[in-house]
Amino acid sequence: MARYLVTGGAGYVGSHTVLALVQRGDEVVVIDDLRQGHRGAVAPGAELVVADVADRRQVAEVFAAWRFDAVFHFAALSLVAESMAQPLRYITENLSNTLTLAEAAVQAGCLRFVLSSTAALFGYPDSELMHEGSRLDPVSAYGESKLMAERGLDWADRVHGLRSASLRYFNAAGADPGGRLGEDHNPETHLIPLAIDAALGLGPALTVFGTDYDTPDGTCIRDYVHVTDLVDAHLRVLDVLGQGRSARYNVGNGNGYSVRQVIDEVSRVCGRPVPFRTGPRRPGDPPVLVASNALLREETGWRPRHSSLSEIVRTAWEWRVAHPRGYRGG
Ligand SMILES: NC(=O)c1ccc[n+]([C@@H]2O[C@H](COP(=O)([O-])OP(=O)(O)OC[C@H]3O[C@@H](n4cnc5c(N)ncnc54)[C@H](O)[C@@H]3O)[C@@H](O)[C@H]2O)c1
Ligand SMILES: O=c1ccn([C@@H]2O[C@H](COP(=O)(O)OP(=O)(O)O[C@H]3O[C@H](CO)[C@H](O)[C@H](O)[C@H]3O)[C@@H](O)[C@H]2O)c(=O)[nH]1
Repeated sequence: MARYLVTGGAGYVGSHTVLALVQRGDEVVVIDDLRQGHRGAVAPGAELVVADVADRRQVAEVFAAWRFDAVFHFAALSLVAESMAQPLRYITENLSNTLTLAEAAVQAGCLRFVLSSTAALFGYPDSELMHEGSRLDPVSAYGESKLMAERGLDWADRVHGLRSASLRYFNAAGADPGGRLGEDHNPETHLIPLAIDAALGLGPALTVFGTDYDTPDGTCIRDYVHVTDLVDAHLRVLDVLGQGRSARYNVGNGNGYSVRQVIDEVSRVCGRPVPFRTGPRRPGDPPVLVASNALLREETGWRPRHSSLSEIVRTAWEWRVAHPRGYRGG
């Protein structure tokens, strides 16, 4: 049995990861200040420490109280649009919290670290699929903050031997197929849950951000990856870290869907139209982000098991129908 520290484990991707770890019999300690997360999203059996990752004293106390085999660092500011209004806050907070945590891990002798990184560090695509070696040129402060965090971890590897895996998620979506967990942000900004809420009448009509991109239907194209497949990538990279090396992997399906295609799929799966209007572009949005996942497949054996957009939407829809008030509704 292993023991893991999971920051942001009460949030969307973090809570799905905690559940998977607990289910396979691992011990989990979560640090989350619940600014976005939910107590009810933390799987029974995991220990929740309500604290800010920026609080060095509390982080040190956690490392003193438990010995960890690895750290999963999900806690971050993560909204592209917000980062364009508050770039300095995003860069400061995401970089310094990653380094605070990495430093505490090194001091405690825990030399395995998994970072939630992002496709947003690529910026405008220089090829059809983004490879790990594609040009890094973020067009949002959020992407820049994660790129800096990755670079900080490189130095922790070189100098302190902290092995890290930076997982560059494309667009996390969907919900636990067992119906136990889902996506519940306040405010919600992600396309699929907003389209579902619009269809259900739980939220306003969707606004499509930009219809004049250089894409076949003029709307942005993204690679939506099921949250359960993302979790699987986290578990697999532990083996890479165990081999004593650091790595960076893209985590996406390798298929791109436009905003209009997502709206159509949500309407189809839900059996209801998605009310929407068109609006201007959202600052910080590249037109196309689609992953090459070849490296992750090759080096870890990862395969997406829920890769169809209809399954991604269906699991998100089922959770929302069962939890129209999110975790507040129990
Ligand atoms: N959701 C996506 O599509 C996506 C894509 C790429 C990368 N990511 C990255 O994955 C990670 C998780 O994303 P998510 O969608 O699950 O986000 P989320 O907001 O649902 O979860 C983040 C959790 O971290 C907690 N948190 C934030 N700052 C904290 C702090 N300083 N101290 C303690 N707790 C803190 C929040 O309360 C929340 O529970 C983030 O690092 C994000 O940048 C997400
Ligand atoms: O109301 C909305 C919301 C979104 N969109 C569009 O839908 C697409 C997806 O937007 P999301 O907000 O769902 O996701 P992002 O692509 O902005 O960002 C997500 O994926 C990124 C990497 O691709 C980051 O890592 C980020 O953390 C994560 O939220 C974008 O083209 C966006 O412009 C709309 O048209 N209307």
